[in-house]
Amino acid sequence: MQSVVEVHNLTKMYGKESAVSEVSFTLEPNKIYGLLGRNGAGKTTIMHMITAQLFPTSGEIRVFGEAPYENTRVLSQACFIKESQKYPDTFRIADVMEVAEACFPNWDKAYAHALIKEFRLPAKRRMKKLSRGMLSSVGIIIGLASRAPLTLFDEPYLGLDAVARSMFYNHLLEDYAEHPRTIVLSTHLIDEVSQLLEHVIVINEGKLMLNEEAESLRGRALTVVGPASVVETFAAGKQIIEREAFGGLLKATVMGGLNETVLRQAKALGLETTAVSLQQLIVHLTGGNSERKAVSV
Ligand SMILES: Nc1ncnc2c1ncn2[C@@H]1O[C@H](COP(=O)(O)OP(=O)(O)OP(=O)(O)O)[C@@H](O)[C@H]1O
Repeated sequence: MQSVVEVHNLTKMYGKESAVSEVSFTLEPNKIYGLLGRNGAGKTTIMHMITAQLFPTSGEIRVFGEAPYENTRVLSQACFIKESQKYPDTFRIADVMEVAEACFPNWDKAYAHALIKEFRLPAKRRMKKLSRGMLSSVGIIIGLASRAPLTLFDEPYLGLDAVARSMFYNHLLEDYAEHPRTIVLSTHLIDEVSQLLEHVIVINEGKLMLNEEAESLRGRALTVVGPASVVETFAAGKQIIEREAFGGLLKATVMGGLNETVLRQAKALGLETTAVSLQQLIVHLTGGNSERKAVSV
């Protein structure tokens, strides 16, 4: 099946500073991706380039097999929801929905109306009078109802309360099950979305750091706690990405090859083990101290 997005050696320079540096990855059809990384890592810049809102300095981008620039065939299939979306001053929610309907061939009007009700949005209120959370809800509704084969959400829920965020996740999963498409979620709330993600791409300081199935990442690291000498025995030859000593005890998070054998080894040594969440893992990997930097991913 043809890839939805292919980027190859994608680079964006701002003067002498590189925001994105030689990044290559592929997005497949009908998958939910997490595009993750710390502030300023380059995620938004990458999404702007994929959706033809920014030219790369060098490198190649193919979206549905074609260059996206001034390509309405491609761009009508892509919906990019960003946190800082601007709307004309006179627009009401209903006007925004009308424009979205005209832009996206798969637009589901009935679904958009149902979501407006569920998110309790005042359809006739002007956009400039909406609260921060309401503006985010409008973006989320457009992203969902567009049913675009490539939908990108860039930190879409500024100001949204936990109830509304949970509504968003539930709708995303339900609607994705009925209408599979490629979804990219860029967020710092990794724990909240980790169960939604099928594949994870981590960008760190403009470079691709990790490009892996979420399932395989979930088994990538383990935290063990026990007497320091026993933990050292267990961790020998393994990559330690974090260690914390307290009293005679040591807590160590180790990477790589976690399987039944490793778990049995920890158990036989009497060590307490806990799984490392996707968020913890990514915090470790992008955290920046010398031990973490040594980790190869
Ligand atoms: N127009 C611009 N001019 C100069 N530098 C820019 C411009 N836009 C972005 N940058 C820089 O490019 C880098 C990447 O920014 P980008 O917005 O892509 O990061 P991000 O990963 O989306 O961050 P966040 O999670 O904070 O949204 C940052 O160092 C940022 O300061």
